[in-house]
Amino acid sequence: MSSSKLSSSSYSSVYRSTPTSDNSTRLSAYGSRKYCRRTSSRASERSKSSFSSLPTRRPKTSASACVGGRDNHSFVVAMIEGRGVATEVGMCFIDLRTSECILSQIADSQTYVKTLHKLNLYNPVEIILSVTAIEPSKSKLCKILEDNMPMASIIPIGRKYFNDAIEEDSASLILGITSKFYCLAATGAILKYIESTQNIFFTNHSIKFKYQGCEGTMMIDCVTARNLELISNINNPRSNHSLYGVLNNTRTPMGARLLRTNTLQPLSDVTTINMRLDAVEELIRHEETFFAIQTALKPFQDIDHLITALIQVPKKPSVKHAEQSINNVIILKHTLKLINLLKESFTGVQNSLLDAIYSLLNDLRLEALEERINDVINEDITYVKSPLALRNQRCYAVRAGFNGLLDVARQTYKETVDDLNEMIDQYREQYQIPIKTQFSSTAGFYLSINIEQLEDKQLPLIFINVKKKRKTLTFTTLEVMKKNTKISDSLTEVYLMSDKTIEDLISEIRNDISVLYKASESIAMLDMLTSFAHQCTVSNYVRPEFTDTLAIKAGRNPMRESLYVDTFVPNDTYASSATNFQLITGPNMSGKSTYLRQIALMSIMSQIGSYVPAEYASFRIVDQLFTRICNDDNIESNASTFVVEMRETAYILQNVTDDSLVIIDELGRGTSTHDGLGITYAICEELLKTKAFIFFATHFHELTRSLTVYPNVVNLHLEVEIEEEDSRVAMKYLYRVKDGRNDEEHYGLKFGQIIGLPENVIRKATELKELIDSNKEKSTSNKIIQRRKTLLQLTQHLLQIRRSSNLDKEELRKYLKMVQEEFITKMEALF
Ligand SMILES: Nc1ncnc2c1ncn2[C@@H]1O[C@H](COP(=O)(O)OP(=O)(O)OP(=O)(O)O)[C@@H](O)[C@H]1O
Repeated sequence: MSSSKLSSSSYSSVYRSTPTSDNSTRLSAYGSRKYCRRTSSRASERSKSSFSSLPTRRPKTSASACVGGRDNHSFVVAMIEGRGVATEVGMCFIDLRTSECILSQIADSQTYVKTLHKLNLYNPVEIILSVTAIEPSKSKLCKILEDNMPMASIIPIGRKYFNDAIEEDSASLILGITSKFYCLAATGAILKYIESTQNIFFTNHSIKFKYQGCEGTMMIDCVTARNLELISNINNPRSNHSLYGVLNNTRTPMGARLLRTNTLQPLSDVTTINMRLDAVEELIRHEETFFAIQTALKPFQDIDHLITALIQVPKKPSVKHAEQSINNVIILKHTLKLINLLKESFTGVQNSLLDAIYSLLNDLRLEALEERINDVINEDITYVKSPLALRNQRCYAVRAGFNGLLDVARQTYKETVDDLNEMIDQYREQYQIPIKTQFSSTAGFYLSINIEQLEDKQLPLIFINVKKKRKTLTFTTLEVMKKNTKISDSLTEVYLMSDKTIEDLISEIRNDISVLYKASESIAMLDMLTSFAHQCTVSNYVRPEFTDTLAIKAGRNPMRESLYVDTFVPNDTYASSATNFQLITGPNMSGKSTYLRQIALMSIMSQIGSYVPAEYASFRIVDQLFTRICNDDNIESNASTFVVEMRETAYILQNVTDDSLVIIDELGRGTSTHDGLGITYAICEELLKTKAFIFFATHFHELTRSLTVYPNVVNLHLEVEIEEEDSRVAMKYLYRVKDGRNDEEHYGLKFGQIIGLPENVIRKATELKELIDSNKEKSTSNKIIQRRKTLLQLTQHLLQIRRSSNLDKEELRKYLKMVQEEFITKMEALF
């Protein structure tokens, strides 16, 4: 963003520079703070040069029409979607009257339901899209926008304006969304668009930015997703030891994608969550149906991928595209057959969500689609994995009779393949070696032999391009190569002649593409629910409830449990609005982090619709999940531990709500102990103003005493047993969460002894600790003496006042006030 900096705290001031009805029409409600009027011609020069590629097409309702409040709709939005099959849409809405920017990034389904819902909330007059979403062919998103947002004008602008260049000192609010590339890219584009077309200039630190997740979902910022290892493992990105990895028992790519999206964006609507849980329960109860569905799901190809391929129209026809189109139709035919088999597996289940899935799969339009495909494609054609078999399927896909020349080309193909096989038989006979025929989609036919079968004989010279692959020799002959070329030529003819018929069929399929989207979404949902049911049966999970309290009996950390099945120690958790702040202490390695993460992970699981690892679990719906967990290896941010800590905490304090869940695993470590303690205490007090459930692990034992003045603070600790014999110390970790604070506060020294720090170091450390303790005591007793003195002084003052009868009422009042203020200041300094 060239002239705009993202700022969470400052407000906008947006001014027109070119004369309009009012030269200085202020667009912002917050503009009085600071503003900038661009009077020079630089503004228009810059916008001209940077937007030379903007379209000249005028919108139906220009943004300028609503500027100044002449129209109720004052929103303009820029949108961009991610590449690939997974649908990730980034949006930035700007309210032209207040200059408030609302950023949103949504992981959506193929029908863009959530994106449309968001758009309907703001009802923008203009939708800015990248020109690549419109030309050469309209993207799925563009078509859906045209159909569903008829009142909005779609404005294409160059793809290059969608970039996420954010200046370095971006505020803490941005911390949570730095990896949300698409919404930041949309922000960059919309600001440049408005600057250029409206000739409006946004000053630095002047726009109010707000990030809004998707309605009806729990907001999880990217730092939290990373800290909790929701999708990938921090230490080993290749390992699938993450929450997603643990829960993923899906059988289809669509199911896996849906699970991934849900893990990052769980639901917050209890009715929908309960519907999912009912379905999972039904699947667990009907084991046979569950296994039948799981088996029926396995052979599905990626339907979303298929749909994307089906709706793409090539710029120019080509053999490659013709070949791919036949493939797509074969896969679609196969998919429709699999959907029928899947429907048959729905026996005996009675559940509203499963019924809804069934009826989407039972759509008559799917049957009609199948019939239409069968009119064109041979009945026995099906999808096969082997490249040679699939090539044959493609060749014979279109029924005979559509094109007379097609049958001739197929005959040529068949004869050439037969000739080639005959020729290879002759090689075997002539050279008396057991040659095998091989095929690869790139090289075509070639030959091979196991080296041992050559029996020390030399390979005859007719065989060329000899390569050795372990114990096998691969080779070919000139004749084989010639035949390959001939086969390839006849196949090209077959593909081109099939193309017209296939393209006609595909354009008919496109008319009913929505039914395929829905089928794909239902299969994804069914797959995810079956995956939850599977996980539940193999891991002994329980169905969660949703109430006002967080109550977990014998909860386990789903990720740790998967590694330490037998040894994991379960723990209870209880939090309500009367005990919403829980301080957790315990020595290093006692299990604090594991316990904190367990609470967050189980909350996420419950809101996806999964069962949870516990004996009983009740959750309060979480609208936002925040974590502050130490990751000393935060190299990316290039910031010190303390800076990262403070930035993350500021983000939490700015965004926490009464329904949030906050997990803080140590704070105030990156600075001096006193500063750290002070800051941590102040942060705790700030958090205590909310009703959010807060779980706070700390090594500052002072907090366990000072914060107990708040009735809603609960102290918990992780139990350990210390055995001391002679000079040997042993610590036994029990991993049990107990009420209250722990009596032993100097675990650090004990820990040092256990892990073998030299004896003299331990001795010195103990001496120093005792010295600091005694100094502390001294300064405490000094303060007590001082406080007494101040009290005595106050008594003397008051006695003096009583004795002096010459003061009038007003003078007495003033004097008393002065004494009072002085007393308060002195006493405050002594606490
Ligand atoms: N409930 C449990 N049951 C069994 N093992 C556990 C349990 N909780 C933790 N552990 C084990 O203890 C190890 C340390 O746990 P964790 O990192 O949570 O401790 P910690 O108190 O946060 O440590 P530190 O204060 O040093 O960060 C884990 O790697 C795990 O193997």
